Amino acid sequence: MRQPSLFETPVIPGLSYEEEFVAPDEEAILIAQMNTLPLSPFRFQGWTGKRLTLSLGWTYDFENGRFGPSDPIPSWLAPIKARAARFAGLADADLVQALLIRYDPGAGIGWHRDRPVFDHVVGISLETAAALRFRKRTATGFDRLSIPLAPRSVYHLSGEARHDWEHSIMPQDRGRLSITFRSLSAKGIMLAAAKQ
Ligand SMILES: O=C(O)CCC(=O)C(=O)O
Ligand SMILES: [Fe+2]
Repeated sequence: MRQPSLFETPVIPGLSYEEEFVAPDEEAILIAQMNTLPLSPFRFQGWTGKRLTLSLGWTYDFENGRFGPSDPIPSWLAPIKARAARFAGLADADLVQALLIRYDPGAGIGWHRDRPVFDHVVGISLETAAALRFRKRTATGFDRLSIPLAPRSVYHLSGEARHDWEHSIMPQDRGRLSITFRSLSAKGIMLAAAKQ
């Protein structure tokens, strides 16, 4: 069954979400392909995270702040990338980065906004459900909300959801995989042009 979009009017401007974006047999293939790649522990200022990542197309190194080209996005990701672009109202060619993440049990991702070299974020969830939490500072604390990320769902962050809110995922008991595609911001495009 194809679920309608979770919300007709987005809970936060710039946030959209849809279930059943990936078919079960396609999910199995994506998981098998991801398992063949050398994902490595995320590193940040000498601290090693529990989640394993691989950046393709372009990479932002959190260890040294360097942004540059990476191995190309493999052809097995091409069909899902094209559909992710369509879901987000973007051209396929705009999505120049693919970040593959494996969250093993106990791994999550802390509060952050994605790096300013990137613009749109389109994320696909595989294997198990999680909650994507959002918060935005107010005069007295935080506005907060959370959306479910079903396995095989897609979300798109742009505008306010992308720029004004932080997001995070709590550590879970069961593993989850995600594939996020990103476009470059004006700043990213400028930096990329200098590196090509
Ligand atoms: O796993 C996800 O869907 C979110 C990943 C994320 O927020 C990030 O890599 O910036
Ligand atoms: Fe993020």
